[in-house]
Amino acid sequence: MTTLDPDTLPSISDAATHPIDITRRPRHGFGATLRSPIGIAATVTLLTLVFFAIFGPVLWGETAGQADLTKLSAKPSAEHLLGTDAGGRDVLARVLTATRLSLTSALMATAIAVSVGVVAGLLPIVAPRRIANAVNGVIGVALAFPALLLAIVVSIMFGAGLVGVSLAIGLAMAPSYARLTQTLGASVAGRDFVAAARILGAGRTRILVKHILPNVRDPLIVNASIGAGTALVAATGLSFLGLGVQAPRYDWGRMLGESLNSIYVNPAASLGLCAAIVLAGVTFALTGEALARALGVHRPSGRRKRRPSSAGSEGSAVPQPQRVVDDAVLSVRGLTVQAPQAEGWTTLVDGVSFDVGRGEIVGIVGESGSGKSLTCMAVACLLEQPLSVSASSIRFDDTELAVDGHSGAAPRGKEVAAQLGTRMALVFQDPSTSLNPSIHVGTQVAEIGELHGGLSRKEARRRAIDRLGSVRIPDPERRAGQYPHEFSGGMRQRAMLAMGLMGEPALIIADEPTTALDVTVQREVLSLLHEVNQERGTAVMFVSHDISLVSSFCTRVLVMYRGSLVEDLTAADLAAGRAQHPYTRALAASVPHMDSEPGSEFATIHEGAVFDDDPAQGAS
Ligand SMILES: Nc1ncnc2c1ncn2[C@@H]1O[C@H](COP(=O)(O)OP(=O)(O)OP(=O)(O)O)[C@@H](O)[C@H]1O
Repeated sequence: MTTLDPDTLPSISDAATHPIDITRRPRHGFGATLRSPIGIAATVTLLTLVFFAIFGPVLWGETAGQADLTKLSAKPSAEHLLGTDAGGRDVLARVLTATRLSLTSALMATAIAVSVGVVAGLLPIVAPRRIANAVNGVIGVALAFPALLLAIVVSIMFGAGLVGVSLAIGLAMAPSYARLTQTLGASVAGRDFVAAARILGAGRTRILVKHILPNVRDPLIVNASIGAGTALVAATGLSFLGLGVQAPRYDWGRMLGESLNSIYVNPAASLGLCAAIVLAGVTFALTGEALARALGVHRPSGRRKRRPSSAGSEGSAVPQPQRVVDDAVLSVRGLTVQAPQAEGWTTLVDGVSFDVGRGEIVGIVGESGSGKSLTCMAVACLLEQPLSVSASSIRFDDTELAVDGHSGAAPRGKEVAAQLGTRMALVFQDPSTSLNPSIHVGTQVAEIGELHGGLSRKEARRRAIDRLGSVRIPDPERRAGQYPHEFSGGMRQRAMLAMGLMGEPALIIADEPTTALDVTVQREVLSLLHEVNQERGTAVMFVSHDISLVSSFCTRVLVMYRGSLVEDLTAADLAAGRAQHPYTRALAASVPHMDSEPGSEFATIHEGAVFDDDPAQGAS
């Protein structure tokens, strides 16, 4: 029997761990995918493979069985395109005939792997804790065990043959599908709609069937499709070793093992078999890619949708803001953020232009979804593909951040990265997700000092403790050694601010920093921001839904509506009811007052009234 180094065999342990991000991307649908190049390639190759699997044994089975003892291991000829094997049989006919058995073992193995993996992966969600722990333990141990060895052991246990090899590979691949299912399931289980279902009293099984399974299904289908290619290669490997289908049946693996004996006499036979295996593998990969595209499951690929033309394209006039500030720390011109859709691009932020003066506190208000956060993230160069960010100019602290009219998280020079790291600080809305839960707060705060401040680890830690103290975190030395979960929400926000203060920030972007906090803590965070602004002259961009808070805390207010900046006015004008734009007036009028009649309805902004001539109609 041919011997083979197991290390050279394909790895089946990671069959289900292809780099699939479960984040949803736009679904292209099956129709559009079938018309795309990848859809066409997948369809053609898959149909070809299916044709040979179904009709191969019927059309070429007889020829494949006929032995010509005068032509043993013959080279390719017009009669035998890939030559003959050691028994004088036509290699091409046998390759085509073997398609059915080779694919059958790969598909059976994949079906076993996915079924066992999904059940094992989801069981811990519904089973009692002890069983769940036991299942998790078994999955962990199985994952740690070399998958190929597991497959060989299982195939010896079940005996050589089609069923044995399928079971062996299926069971060897199952742990990775179980882990994938667990990961996907856990990410769904943490979402708000599952929490809402729990609150409504839905049982575990119902949550599993109704909420979790439908959300993990598509990535699993895509993974299974690609994993089938790995199963095929693994089944071929086991057959090659003599553990797969037995004579008189044959598959590509067995044939490959036999052809090696005459590889110097007729190399075409081995090459033909390898080509068949590679083509089948590529077919599964293409099918997976096409399914990912159709179902909207993200698989990183080299090709990206062509970005829409930049805002800074030649000939277009530079858009001017409603108010130009002389000494601006931030000047944004024509900022546009777009997201890809199945058909074209949708504009989420539409040509926004504004200035933030040095030391100024500028508020951004607008209803949910108006583009406030995207504007801030774009300014901080934090938006990533597939979003497209373009701008004529984003000038921060005398550095141009828009390159060739485009901005975003594109790799940029070290200097610009250091500039952003030390001169711009960010405080996000949700204090529970802003800090890495597995790293001490002090280490996280200190990191920026080491990274961009050129400080040693010790110096950075000392400065981090100092900054934690300066944002009024009591006992900062002890607190620096704690994890984020040991901090309250307000303390986490202050730690974020301390992180920003490790450098000398010229601008703090605070995106709804107080929304998740109670009123008292809210006041503390605001007074801290105010203090930093007053003492260090740091400008603040303060995002909020709360128009009354913004008019009291900020000096100037930018009003956003459906991705556009509709008004730029002073906080004093806003507070005194001197807003010009109907939407701003409607927004101001929708704020409930203490002197409102008890029992009266809250004012709401209704769609059509926003651009009416009569501002009084804006709020009703
Ligand atoms: N990564 C993304 N891909 C596609 N669309 C997005 C993305 N991020 C945000 N959006 C959409 O862009 C619009 C603006 O989002 P943004 O988060 O800026 O709103 P917002 O004004 O900050 O709202 P909120 O006050 O609720 O946080 C929304 O319709 C949102 O659904």
